Amino acid sequence: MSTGAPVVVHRDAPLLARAVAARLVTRLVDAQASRGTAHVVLTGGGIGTRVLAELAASPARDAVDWARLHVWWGDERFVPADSQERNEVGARGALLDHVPLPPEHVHAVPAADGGARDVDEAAALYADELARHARSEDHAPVPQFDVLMLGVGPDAHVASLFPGQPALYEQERAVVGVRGAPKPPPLRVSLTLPAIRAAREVWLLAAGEEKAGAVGLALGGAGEVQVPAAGARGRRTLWLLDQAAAARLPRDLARPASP
Ligand SMILES: O=C(O)[C@H](O)[C@@H](O)[C@H](O)[C@H](O)COP(=O)(O)O
Repeated sequence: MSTGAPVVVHRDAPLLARAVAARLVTRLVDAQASRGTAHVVLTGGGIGTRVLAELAASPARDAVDWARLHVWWGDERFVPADSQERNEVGARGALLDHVPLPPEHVHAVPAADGGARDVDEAAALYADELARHARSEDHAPVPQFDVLMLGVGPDAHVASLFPGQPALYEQERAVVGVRGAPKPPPLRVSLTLPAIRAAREVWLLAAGEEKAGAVGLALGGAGEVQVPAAGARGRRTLWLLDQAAAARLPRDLARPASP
């Protein structure tokens, strides 16, 4: 059984990152044209950061009205604000510090030295911030995310939702504190599956052969508790892969981006 989500395969990781950056410009421009303000959710990880660097280097970035963009994160490591481990620090270096984004539109998860005593308080503060930007007509505790990007771990984790962990069972809250994450650092804050599912578009990004097993299982219809990526979907879901990450897909599932 497959999930039916479209899969696009690019030759390698650099091409994947460039193509996702181009796709992101298009989606943000379209969202701003139809709704005025756009909301994007960023991911940490190698490919997620590379997408931002490609966007920063692309002349097409001027097509985005940065003053009407809000930036969020799918997860964050609970470490000090200036730690290189923070997804926010990586995103600032790759893109956010190089574009005219209003500082109040960059919605970072509270850091370990930034007013939250622990991961639960950081999660609650982030949930409040999300709720402040939610539209009442959506009846959702989060803003209308136009694009929510997620890297996929070799164990099929997405955001900081790791296989078998309690956060995967969360049905009420939009954000949870995570303790004991198997990938360091152990303390994290993550959107939950219901919050991810409120997005208009969820893009799952994966490059490299070490992701092939996870991608194959997720797209083969595995359960979300053992394979969290299988539970990550939006109103529209798109898998954006390089050839190595797509190596264990059924042949009919992968649509090459170019001949
Ligand atoms: O906090 C984290 O650990 C990341 O946000 C994580 O979810 C990442 O996106 C994946 O592990 C894929 O990372 P790579 O693209 O580096 O493999």
